[in-house]
Amino acid sequence: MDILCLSRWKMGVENHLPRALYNTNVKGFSLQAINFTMSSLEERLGLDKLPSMSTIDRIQRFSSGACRPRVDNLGLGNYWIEGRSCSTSNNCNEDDEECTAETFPWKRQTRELSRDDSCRKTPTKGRNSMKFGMVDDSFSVCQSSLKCNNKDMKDLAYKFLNGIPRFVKIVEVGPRDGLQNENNIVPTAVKIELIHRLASSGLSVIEATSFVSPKWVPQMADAKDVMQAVHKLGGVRLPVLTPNLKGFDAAIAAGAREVAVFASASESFSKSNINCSIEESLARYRAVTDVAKQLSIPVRGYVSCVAGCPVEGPIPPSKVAYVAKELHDMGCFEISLADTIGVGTPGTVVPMLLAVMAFVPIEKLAVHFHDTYGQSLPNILVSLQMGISTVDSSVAGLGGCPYAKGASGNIATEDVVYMLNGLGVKTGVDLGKLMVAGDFISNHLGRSSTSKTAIALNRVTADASKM
Ligand SMILES: CC(C)(COP(=O)([O-])OP(=O)([O-])OC[C@H]1O[C@@H](n2cnc3c(N)ncnc32)[C@H](O)[C@@H]1OP(=O)([O-])[O-])[C@@H](O)C(=O)NCCC(=O)NCCSC(=O)C[C@@](C)(O)CC(=O)[O-]
Repeated sequence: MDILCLSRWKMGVENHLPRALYNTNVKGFSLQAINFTMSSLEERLGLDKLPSMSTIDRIQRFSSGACRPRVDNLGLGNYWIEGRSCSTSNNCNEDDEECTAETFPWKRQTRELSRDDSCRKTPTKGRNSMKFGMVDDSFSVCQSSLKCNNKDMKDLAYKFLNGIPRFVKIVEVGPRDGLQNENNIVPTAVKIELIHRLASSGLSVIEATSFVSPKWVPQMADAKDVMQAVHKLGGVRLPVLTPNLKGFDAAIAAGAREVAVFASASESFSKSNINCSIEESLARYRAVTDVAKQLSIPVRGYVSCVAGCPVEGPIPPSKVAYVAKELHDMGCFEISLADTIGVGTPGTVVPMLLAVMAFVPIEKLAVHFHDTYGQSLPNILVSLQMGISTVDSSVAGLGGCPYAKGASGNIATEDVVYMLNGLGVKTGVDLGKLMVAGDFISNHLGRSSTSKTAIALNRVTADASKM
């Protein structure tokens, strides 16, 4: 990254950090954290191979000592920001002013809101619009009682909404991540029906299954049957997990046309999940991506434990950046950053994303949050504000990793769609049909959905039917 590009990166990121973060002075944060961790990890992780660590050093000058986080707390949600007393008059905000005129390289993906647009009227969607979280005129920030011509109000709306993409691609991981952790084997026919229902809700990417060792994950032992039954579904991409060439070959033979490899930013988790070190896994994945390239099969890459590991605790952003960069360099078209145990908060997710964005273009990044601490939606929101436009989620909030004890399911797709509807962001997903798919699998599993949206809307419907 050259200096000009770096400067644009810094300006752009700052422009896209929400005002709330400036006010808590997160802005100077990560760069010191990144630098700190880089030096201690460079040798062991081969970070000397990264493009110019001095880049990170240069970024550090933007970091204000008064505003940095405590590095020792980075990663497990208990993230106290030093210098909270930093007020609007401190140098963080001076930098903010200085940066607002700069062009953000990834901005073309975002809504390019003009200051006047920020108060535009959102089209009314009819009687059900609020029911499904849509922005409704009566609740719009532009309602007359809030004085649409008030400049401060417009500026505020602009600052919060400007970075958010107009369209978000949702990667539905329920049939794989959602079901892999179930104690009772879910019948193949139920998995197939679930995939059909999800596809009919408008989801364009559904992770269908995984070609892993059935000894390690018995729930996915029917991967071949599932894939053979759904691979001809039209209008939807159906990636599958492949931990090695054996899995890749089996997936292709069963009709898969897109695969995903899954590495970890935590050495301990890599060992417990796929029985090898980070470096060994990357070597395996290079073999997979090499063959995939020859067959024109797109490969997605996951990085697990981006905010914390069940064994190692906080994971430094530099480690995440390293693994993400390696996956990107070997040809993964998209890198999904996974908070496997759901410990991240916006305070830790932003520094992690900044570290990764220094090496992987933002349009190639996705976020994947487990909702253990209820932080997924705020984490997704800040990710969107930083320009990310691909979000993984799981219908009915199913899920958890068999090798990350205590981790809860992914953020529910229904909740993500509800929030995005409310932000006026398009997803192509019909929330009503999605809820039908969620009800279907929840009924089969004999338990309630963990989606707050599904619970609330089902209650509203039930109450309405009594009237
Ligand atoms: C990677 C291995 C295979 C290494 O497992 P290993 O035991 O080291 O492998 P091995 O090469 O020694 O082989 C052992 C046996 O597995 C077989 N084998 C070997 N490979 C395959 C394969 N692809 N498909 C089917 N069978 C396979 C192989 O043939 C052999 O069979 P045996 O001779 O004993 O009968 C194993 O550790 C494994 O399958 N791990 C997968 C674990 C897993 O699926 N975890 C959950 C998904 S990751 C996740 O959830 C995180 C994510 C993506 O959602 C993001 C996040 O939230 O963090």
